[in-house]
Amino acid sequence: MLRSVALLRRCPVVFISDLQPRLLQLVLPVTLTRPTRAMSQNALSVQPIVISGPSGSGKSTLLNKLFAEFPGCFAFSVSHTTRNPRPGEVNGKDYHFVTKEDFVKLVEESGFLEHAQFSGNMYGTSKQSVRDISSSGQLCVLDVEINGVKSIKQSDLKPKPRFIFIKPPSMDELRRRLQSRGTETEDSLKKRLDSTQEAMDYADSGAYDHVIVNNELEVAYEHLKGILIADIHKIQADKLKKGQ
Ligand SMILES: Nc1ncnc2c1ncn2[C@@H]1O[C@H](COP(=O)(O)OP(=O)(O)OP(=O)(O)O)[C@@H](O)[C@H]1O
Repeated sequence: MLRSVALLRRCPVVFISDLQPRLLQLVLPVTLTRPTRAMSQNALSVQPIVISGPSGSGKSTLLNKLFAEFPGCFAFSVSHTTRNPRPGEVNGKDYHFVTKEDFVKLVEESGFLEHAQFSGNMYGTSKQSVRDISSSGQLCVLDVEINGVKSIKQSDLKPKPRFIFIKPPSMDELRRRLQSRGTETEDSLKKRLDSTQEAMDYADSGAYDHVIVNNELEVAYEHLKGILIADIHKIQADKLKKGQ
């Protein structure tokens, strides 16, 4: 019986149409109304969002506005790293601090959505850390650069994330914003601008579900909010139900 129920879930049309009416009565309530394992584990099934865009395009600015307007609805996943904790950093909150051996083991087990090496240390986003946020009833936000986007696209993450690209209005404006942010040296500014064209070309190839041009901040923000508003309402309703 259990086997046939499982088969029915995979190809209901073929099997249901072949069933006798009496058998249908017995089977349908089980197959169509009982939640699947995935549904019961995470009744609130919202898609994680992957935000990407050139450095200085305004990702943090837009996300900060979103987090401020909808507190408790969004969360970044906690990354893994092999670097040592800095004073004040908390394991499991700022990062999952792991040994190189443990990191490599997780890579071999395909546990990462994306991972990369920076100045001798490894960093990665595990699939589990994204699931942890989804099952806590929040929408997981992944702010990643182009290679991260490509890796996540190849992964089997469920539910499939939505990919959003934040596009600067022009290269000149991007340079101006990065300069006025006051965080860059001439050298780091050049590096950031150099990598911009590749990111823009990738976006132009249709890699993203949504492209938001961040010219007027309020307009760009409304665009982002419009994309996410149905999920925000779902999350808020779920919180209300749980009395949070
Ligand atoms: N629409 C906008 N109009 C004018 N300035 C903006 C706008 N959006 C963002 N900025 C400014 O541009 C600068 C870069 O924005 P922000 O730091 O959010 O970019 P980012 O994409 O998060 O960059 P990075 O990837 O380097 O962290 C900031 O100083 C921010 O205040």
